[in-house]
Amino acid sequence: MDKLLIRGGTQLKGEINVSGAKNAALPILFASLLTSEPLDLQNVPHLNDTATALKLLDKLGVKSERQGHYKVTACANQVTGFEAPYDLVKTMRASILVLGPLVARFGEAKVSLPGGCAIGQRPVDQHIKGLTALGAEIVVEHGYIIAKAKRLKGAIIRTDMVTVTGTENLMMAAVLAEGETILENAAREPEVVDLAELLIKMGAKIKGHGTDKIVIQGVKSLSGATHSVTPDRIEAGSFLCAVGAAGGSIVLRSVDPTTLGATISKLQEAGLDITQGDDWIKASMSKRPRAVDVRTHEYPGFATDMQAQLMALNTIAQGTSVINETIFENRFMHVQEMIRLGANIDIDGHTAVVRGVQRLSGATVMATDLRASAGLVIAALAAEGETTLERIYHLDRGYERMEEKLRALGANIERISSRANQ
Ligand SMILES: CC(=O)N[C@H]1[C@@H](OP(=O)(O)OP(=O)(O)OC[C@H]2O[C@@H](n3ccc(=O)[nH]c3=O)[C@H](O)[C@@H]2O)O[C@H](CO)[C@@H](O)[C@@H]1O
Ligand SMILES: C=C(OP(=O)(O)O)C(=O)O
Repeated sequence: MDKLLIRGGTQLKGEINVSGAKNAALPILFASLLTSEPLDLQNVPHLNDTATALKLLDKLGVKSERQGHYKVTACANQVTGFEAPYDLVKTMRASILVLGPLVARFGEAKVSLPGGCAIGQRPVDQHIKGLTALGAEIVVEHGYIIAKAKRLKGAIIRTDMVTVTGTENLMMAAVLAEGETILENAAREPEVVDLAELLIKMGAKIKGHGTDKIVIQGVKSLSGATHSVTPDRIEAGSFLCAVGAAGGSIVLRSVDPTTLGATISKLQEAGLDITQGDDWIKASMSKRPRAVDVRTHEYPGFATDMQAQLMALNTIAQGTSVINETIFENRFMHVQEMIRLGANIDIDGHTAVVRGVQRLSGATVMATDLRASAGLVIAALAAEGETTLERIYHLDRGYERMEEKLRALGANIERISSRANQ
């Protein structure tokens, strides 16, 4: 298994491009199942998760091709399978997003239940509840969700909580349903909006995306389209936390600052000097950060996917911060590892109290999930001495060439490939 070796204490300086958003690229790739015509997609990040999505699509008979670095064409004109097997769903939960499109277009789908994961239980009951309301007959047996339907029928669906992939799955199902669907309590995340914009280009009739009430008039069929995936606000936010913790001055290009409001505001509170244009952000930090309290929330609140990275900044801040995780019940797995680097953190249920220390010191730590890994990289960049980060396959799921981008900013970081040791 690959590892990262990070020698901390170097300030970051320079410019990098932000990649396309993982959490937008995944539903958008699966939207290819909704039409027999090709989707031409740009700004699709090279990640293990996007590779898994293409593998799953291939298993279903969708032909795809990467052209150049970021362009993917996917064509579902000969779909031959309707099953997302356990081995793929367990490596990537977003595989559940084939459920809506398959039932809507082919009237049939069999998708493995994802099961729990490091950050929480993460059930998919709302996806099932919504599809049932649209008229699908669903049974859950032998670890699989098996759904069948003739043509789905529009309905009013109010999810019990705000769910991002739940909203996406139901929106993809409703675009081909007969009549009107109203999704209440819908997720407002920019990735949901990006998917809706692609679907509209394909001929879907959607209004209200970006609000908590999405109204969809079903159509009989959808066509191909060309679309560029929205920039990754979580990758951008992670690099902003990195410069906040390590110090220095960086410019992020190909980014959408309007999607980063809550993160930018917290980082300014921590002392970063941030300026922005239409598609760039400049961030500088020349002092020790100030501790900032944060409570994770659905968009436009502070993203749970940024919690570990902001915690890394708080570990070396002046003062004490209180971090409340409200979305996932077990998203503090990085705390024990940050403590190994010298952080002073106490957890009580969903709350972490971080007492800022003057310095962290490098150690061997283990990544436990995607954003925990990013948080540990940031803490290691700020630490004195050498940190080895193990199990970085989590990081490779969702960050494109993170170590290369950090090296371009002057960080002392290298990948130790397990292949080199064989
Ligand atoms: C691929 C993708 O886009 N992943 C993102 C998506 O995950 P994902 O879409 O899986 O997360 P949800 O928004 O669905 O989860 C929000 C909360 O609702 C609960 N829930 C959700 C669905 C359901 O049927 N039943 C239920 O109880 C979850 O356990 C969680 O506590 O949104 C999360 C919250 O912003 C992010 O952390 C993930 O990065
Ligand atoms: C939790 C995340 O992803 P996923 O929903 O794919 O597990 C994430 O992107 O931080």
